Amino acid sequence: MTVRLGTPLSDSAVRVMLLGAGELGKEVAIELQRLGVEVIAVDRYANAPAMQVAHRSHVIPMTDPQVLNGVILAEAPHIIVPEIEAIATEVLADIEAAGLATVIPTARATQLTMNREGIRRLAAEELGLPTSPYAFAGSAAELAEAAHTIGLPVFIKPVMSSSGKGQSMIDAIEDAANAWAYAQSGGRVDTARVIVEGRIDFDYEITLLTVRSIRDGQIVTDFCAPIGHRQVKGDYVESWQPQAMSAAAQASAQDIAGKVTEALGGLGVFGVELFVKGDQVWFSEVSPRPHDTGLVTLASQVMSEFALHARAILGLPVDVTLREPAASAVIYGGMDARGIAFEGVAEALSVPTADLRLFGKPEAFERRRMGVATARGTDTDQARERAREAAGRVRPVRV
Ligand SMILES: Nc1ncnc2c1ncn2[C@@H]1O[C@H](COP(=O)(O)OP(=O)(O)OP(=O)(O)O)[C@@H](O)[C@H]1O
Ligand SMILES: NCC(=O)N[C@@H]1O[C@H](COP(=O)([O-])[O-])[C@@H](O)[C@H]1O
Ligand SMILES: [Mg+2]
Repeated sequence: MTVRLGTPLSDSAVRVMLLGAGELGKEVAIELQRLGVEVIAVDRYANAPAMQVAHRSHVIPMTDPQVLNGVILAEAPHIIVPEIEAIATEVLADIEAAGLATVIPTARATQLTMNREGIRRLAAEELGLPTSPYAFAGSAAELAEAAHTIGLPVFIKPVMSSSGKGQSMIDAIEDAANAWAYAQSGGRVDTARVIVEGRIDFDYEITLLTVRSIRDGQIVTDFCAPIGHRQVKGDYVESWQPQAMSAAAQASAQDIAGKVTEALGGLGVFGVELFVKGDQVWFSEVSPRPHDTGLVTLASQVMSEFALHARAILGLPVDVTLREPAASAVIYGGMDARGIAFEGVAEALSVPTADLRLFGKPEAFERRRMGVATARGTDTDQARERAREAAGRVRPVRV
């Protein structure tokens, strides 16, 4: 199949609809725009980051099947790119089955990964990949029982959530009720169900960006260099690339990522999250799309994960070459306020090799990611120091 790109806003346009228009979608939108793709951004709130660079946008509750279906039919995109988990994915399955659009990577993959139960059962029970011990619970009592069976400490996460929302770790059974209540308040969708996971005592954790693209008419899988990252309260605060790994651990990581992405199918970037201890590797979860920790690739790779995603979903070849060690550090809102300003930007950008992305989210929250600093270095230690320094110099302020 030959790929043909067109002219936006004309009959020849290739139209891509982003379902979710956050910071990751914004970078994908920019890459698509560079290739003359017509971009339609959709999210639950107005002026979301990707909406600010898209040709058009729609503000809808994306978990409402009828509303979502209506927007897709009205816009008739060629390609639909889910950017967030909280979507009425059954609609995507119908659209795909009717041959109305290509869903990235596939409708089934978005269904399996939007719910921790779907992807965990696929990985552990069907593919036989190593994971933490786990159970699912639908009440505080079931949670306590699961924690008892698995053995403390355990992580509790809403089955539909991301960026650590509603996630907690308990090391006493008495805390089960609190963990249950916290999970109910923090999920992106009310499902009243949680996964309970035994803790993996890892040395470090990585995201293995895995790209499925078409080269010479064949679907091929490429692995980016591993990305190391540090998480606080289930949310990433810094990442770096490459993460040093033993040859055996790297081979095992690629084996796991290859299997899980093959099972999900389709085209595009996947962020495969893995825990590593010595030569041992556990599968944690996978995003069927660019990953937040992969923001580092804006500085480290020849093609960022966003450029890789844009190219791969259009059926174009990709290049996953690492250019230089680099790191990213998150800038949080640090307050609850609308229309905040940022000071210290010049100081931040005077850190050698530093760069910034300020996402333009209309409303800040204390722990909402509002921007990121990246930096390169002779090694990841230097890059991390620079990225942290640059991020720390940016001061969100109320106006
Ligand atoms: N079973 C576990 N053992 C040890 N650490 C864990 C476990 N589960 C989660 N964590 C820690 O919490 C972090 C966040 O967990 P997880 O990735 O499941 O949450 P998330 O809400 O999906 O986050 P994101 O959407 O940002 O990927 C992990 O990266 C890891 O640091
Ligand atoms: N770990 C998943 C992740 O980082 N997703 C990114 O965060 C946005 C939501 O941010 P918000 O919660 O601040 O609106 C999503 O739209 C996506 O870009
Ligand atoms: Mg994760």
